[in-house]
Amino acid sequence: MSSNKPHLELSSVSMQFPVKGGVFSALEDVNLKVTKGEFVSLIGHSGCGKSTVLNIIAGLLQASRGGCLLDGREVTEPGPERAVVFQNHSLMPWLTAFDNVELAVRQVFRKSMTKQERREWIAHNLELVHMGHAMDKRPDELSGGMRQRVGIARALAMQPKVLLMDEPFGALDALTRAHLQDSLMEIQRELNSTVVMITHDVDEAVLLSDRIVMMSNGPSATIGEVLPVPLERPRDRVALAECPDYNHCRQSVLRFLYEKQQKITPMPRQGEGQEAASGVDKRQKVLA
Ligand SMILES: Nc1ncnc2c1ncn2[C@@H]1O[C@H](COP(=O)(O)OP(=O)(O)OP(=O)(O)O)[C@@H](O)[C@H]1O
Repeated sequence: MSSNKPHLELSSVSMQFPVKGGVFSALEDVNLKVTKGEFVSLIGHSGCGKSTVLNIIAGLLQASRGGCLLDGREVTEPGPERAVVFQNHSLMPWLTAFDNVELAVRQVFRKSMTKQERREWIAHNLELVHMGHAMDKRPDELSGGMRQRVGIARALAMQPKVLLMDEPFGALDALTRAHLQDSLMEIQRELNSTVVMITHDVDEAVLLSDRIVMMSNGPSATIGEVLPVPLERPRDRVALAECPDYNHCRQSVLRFLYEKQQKITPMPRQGEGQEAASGVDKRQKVLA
């Protein structure tokens, strides 16, 4: 369970990207505090800036204004204390599952663990995601869900302070996705991990999160609303389907996304093609 101590903090974060003929304001004044052990989801329409927020926390992008603090220290570059799991597994295709995890483990624990300790630690993390039986297989010998499990094992094996997940289950079929969501809830409960996860899936957000951070549409996107999810853990997806609190949370997110923040797409000028539609065009239409 989470404590009240601030752990990860985004303060007054703005992000501007240089584009042809000027700058594009992707984020404006994003403020967020995440406590240790908390599971936070970021949700919002495509292009609103979720990955930009995650990349700033990961240290892959530097905010134009404001910044990110982890345990009071400013994040200025990527580091193993902030492991990222992407939508596509990003495993080395020529290495086995074991060796893929080993690569990350060696980077972090080369000095503090013996070779034998590292072997046991790698096996333990692969067991956590139920991949102990396939440690010696290469990515092309694994299913999509199994590859994603290895990616999660690799991230967990680095013992990160924060686990950052960018639509980790987005490319998986519904059943595999459900199995992995259950595994993630189990692991998070066991390790008390702090997780920031991007998702487009409202049910996934409600099932997994302690809080759901809903982002407004860009340009100059920011946090629109933050919804606490007051559901007891462990959570059971079947039982939750009939739970009034679960359905209330679902409806709040759906209302935000489809009533308060309808998806807007730029409207091309008369006589111009698709390329005229830029994210900074003021004339926009709301999709019905
Ligand atoms: N390097 C860049 N240069 C210019 N514009 C960028 C750059 N990176 C992102 N953007 C713009 O910033 C906005 C936010 O992008 P971002 O990828 O963070 O959105 P997102 O919410 O993660 O989208 P999706 O859900 O589709 O993955 C978009 O309008 C995007 O076009």
